[in-house]
Amino acid sequence: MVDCLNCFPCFSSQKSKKSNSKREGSPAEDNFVAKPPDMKNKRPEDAAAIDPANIKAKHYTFRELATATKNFRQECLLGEGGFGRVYKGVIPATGQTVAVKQLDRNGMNGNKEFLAEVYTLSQLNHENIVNLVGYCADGDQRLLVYEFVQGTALDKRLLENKGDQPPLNWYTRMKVAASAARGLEYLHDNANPPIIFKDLKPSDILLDGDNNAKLFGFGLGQHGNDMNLAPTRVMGTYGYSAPEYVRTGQLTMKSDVYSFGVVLLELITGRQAVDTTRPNDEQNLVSWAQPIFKDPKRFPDMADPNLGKNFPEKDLNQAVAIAAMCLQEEAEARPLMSDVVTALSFLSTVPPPGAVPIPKAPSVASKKNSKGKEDYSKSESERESEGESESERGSLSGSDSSYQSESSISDHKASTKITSRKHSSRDASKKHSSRKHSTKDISNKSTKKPSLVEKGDKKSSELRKKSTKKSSKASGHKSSKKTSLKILSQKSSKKSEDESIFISRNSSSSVISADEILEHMGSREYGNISFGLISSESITSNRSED
Ligand SMILES: Nc1ncnc2c1ncn2[C@@H]1O[C@H](COP(=O)(O)OP(=O)(O)OP(=O)(O)O)[C@@H](O)[C@H]1O
Repeated sequence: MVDCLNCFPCFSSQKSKKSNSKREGSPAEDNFVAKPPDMKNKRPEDAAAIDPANIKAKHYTFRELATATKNFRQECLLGEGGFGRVYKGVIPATGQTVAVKQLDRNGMNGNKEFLAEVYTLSQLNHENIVNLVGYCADGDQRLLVYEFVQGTALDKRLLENKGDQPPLNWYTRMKVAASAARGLEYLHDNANPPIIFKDLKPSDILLDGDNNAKLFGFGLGQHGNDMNLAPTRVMGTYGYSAPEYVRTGQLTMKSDVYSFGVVLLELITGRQAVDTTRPNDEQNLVSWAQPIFKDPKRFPDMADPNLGKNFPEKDLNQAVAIAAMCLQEEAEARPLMSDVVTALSFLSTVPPPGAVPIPKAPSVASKKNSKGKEDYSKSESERESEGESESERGSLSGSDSSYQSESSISDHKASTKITSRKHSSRDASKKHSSRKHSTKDISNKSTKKPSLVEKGDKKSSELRKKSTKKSSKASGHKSSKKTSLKILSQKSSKKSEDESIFISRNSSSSVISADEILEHMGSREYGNISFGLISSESITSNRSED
């Protein structure tokens, strides 16, 4: 287990100003003193040792930020969160537009802890998080300066859409999910020490003009600078917090995976995590969804009516399956964000314009696997007998033309379909390079060597390039040539490279299929849900092929 970033201990704000007032924190929870977080990845820099000269983010004077925000004028106010107000500003010297968060002064303890957190946050840089660009620690003023994101928060776009924009289409929703997952994965796998978002919800996800998600609001919220200090209060948001966090106050990366699962479910269903306007048994989204997870025939009923059935049913089944895995009661049984990213990257790939429409795939039948667990997937032979190919993944439950029109009313213009696929490939390559980073990080803790990963990555990226060019020709065509993409297993940090799991995939596909990822997740025995498609023999034979 990793520790979390005990951020901004100097601010004991209780996030009380949050407008939706959905905070958990019953008196019982308030009194709860959680177990101390694991100390394994103790913050490398002691707060006392932070030299402002080592902080990458720029130091601004209060005067500079006051000028930038027109003296924190109301017209510049972007919003108010639990830790203070956020203003839009323009840095006079550079003309850069920024978002300035003026932290509440309640409970401020001092400068060192603030600088330590700024130091950690300023090391981060990723396209799917809102990056910190500067800070101010003048007198008793503490301000954080972020890149400004022109766009809308996901809660507003998805759940409070006033009808002035068309509803988000299926692929855009998957793109939002995949990019948010990438941001979270970055915080988990690349930040040092790993950062637990703690309280992910749609209002923490900003969508830029291309509907790329950017996470913000992390790095704030726990008391106690010393990692030995326990969080004193559960501060999650009702409907999004993992059950173990509510019970014990213990935060892990798996609590983030749970919150992400709720967000994914919101994207699929268009329902809010908590909606008191619905009948009693539908007010809590996860409680409403849990029984449906066990009955895949009902998955299509979960889809947001605003989607108008314009989604590939198979993709919907897979997206629901991913959400179900993220939402498992047992934290250990939830997948890693890196696996979620891989699966969602596939689902967010818009099929090429020439893709042949394939008749609606039959619903996935529920069955029990060998362990007597629910198995939502079809066996390989079933799939083959149904003639499924990689290209079918992109087919919609309706006709191709319905996809076209759906796409054209949406923020995806027709011409962006191919670009989007390219983007996806590019994202996937980035993903792989970031995976390399992860591997490197992991290798510090284990005997893992990166060579085979790199080999696999090279192969995959060549294949992706070929497949992008050939995508329209390749649809429906199955190559017998197999390659392998190595997915770092959850246990890989403990195992040697030879024991890592390889998953076979068709060389004509540009990315590994979500089924395969689900299978991979299932192969790791993620809790009560199994999505087995590939036999253990096929995994073994592909290991030997490589
Ligand atoms: N970098 C940014 N670019 C553009 N808008 C931003 C940026 N950061 C924050 N905002 C806007 O400011 C509002 C307030 O942000 P803040 O982080 O304080 O709120 P929050 O996430 O709603 O609260 P909290 O996470 O503390 O409960 C957000 O709803 C968002 O619309």
